[in-house]
Amino acid sequence: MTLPLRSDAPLTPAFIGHAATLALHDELALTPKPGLVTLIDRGAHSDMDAHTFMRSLFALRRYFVQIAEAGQAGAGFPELERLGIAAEARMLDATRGINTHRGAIFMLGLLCAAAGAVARDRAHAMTPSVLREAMQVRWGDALAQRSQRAPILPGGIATRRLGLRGASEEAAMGFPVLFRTAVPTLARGLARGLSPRLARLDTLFHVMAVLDDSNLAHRGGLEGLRHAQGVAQGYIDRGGSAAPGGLAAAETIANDFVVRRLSPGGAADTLAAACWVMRICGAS
Ligand SMILES: CC(C)(COP(=O)(O)OP(=O)(O)OC[C@H]1O[C@@H](n2cnc3c(N)ncnc32)[C@H](O[C@H]2O[C@H](COP(=O)(O)OP(=O)(O)OP(=O)(O)O)[C@@H](O)[C@H]2O)[C@@H]1O)[C@@H](O)C(=O)NCCC(=O)NCCS
Ligand SMILES: Nc1ncnc2[nH]cnc12
Repeated sequence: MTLPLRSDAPLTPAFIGHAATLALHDELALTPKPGLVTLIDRGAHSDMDAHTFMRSLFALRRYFVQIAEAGQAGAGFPELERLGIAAEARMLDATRGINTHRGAIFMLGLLCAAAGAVARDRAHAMTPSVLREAMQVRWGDALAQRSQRAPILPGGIATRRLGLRGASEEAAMGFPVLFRTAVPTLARGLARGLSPRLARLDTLFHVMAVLDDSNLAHRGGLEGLRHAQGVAQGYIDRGGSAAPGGLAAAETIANDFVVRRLSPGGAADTLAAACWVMRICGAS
């Protein structure tokens, strides 16, 4: 898929990194969202709200620029990982120990590094497929090796136990859900004239329907994950956000997720990453 290159976009590490912060804000500001924190509610979370996310975003804003700079400078995987681990520590410091953006630090961090590398080469326009290839060519082997390590966090442990594909495996495969589902859905929605809000909501549901989200697996087991995937597919089958009553149906689903304590944190990160791709490769 080819998206138009922004003619006015200065593809510097600063631009790439700031686009990541803005994309995370795009995701946070979207409402209604099933089980996830928004600017006006906590979803299924008792320990965090929009303030927690804003503090985390503030703490991470330099990281996304730094990792784009590292990609531009030709850094190897250990350097990216070092930056990611330091950013995680800053996030936990800013949120007093609450995990707001661990997945985004990993996923958007890698993508910013890939964008930095593409911008340096200047051989290609910045498109989703060029970005994906840049990531796989440079760090694919390291990501594949990394995905073999034993997980130590609850989400990763749950996905491994259930034989699912967690964040590490998605990365090792070049983020197929991001590039084959999220970006095309968001681009199509905007191209057919949906508002950014409705296009993002549809994208979130499309991602939820197919992603092995480790947060859902950790909190709700396989049953919770399959419930969320089925509900998301049903929403899409009924016409999504632009169907009559589409927003009201999304609110009903949001309430159901709160009752069940389900939160699709991995799908939220994938939506943010798709918003970032649109900001980098096309109109936001
Ligand atoms: C590689 C790591 C990211 C850890 O890997 P692990 O194997 O443990 O991976 P996962 O648990 O599968 O995923 C980690 C986070 O990624 C998001 N995510 C979940 N599923 C997927 C998926 N299928 N594909 C992509 N991304 C996915 C998710 O993050 C989001 O949810 C978090 C909020 O969750 P919350 O509900 O609060 O849950 P908990 O904190 O577990 O608490 P409870 O309240 O439920 O008890 C939030 O972080 C979102 O971002 C997964 O959590 C990694 O940790 C690592 O190695 N990091 C350092 C290296 C690095 O960052 N490098 C960067 C450049 S290389
Ligand atoms: N808005 C959100 N609420 C809860 N967890 C998340 N992980 C990423 N974005 C999130």
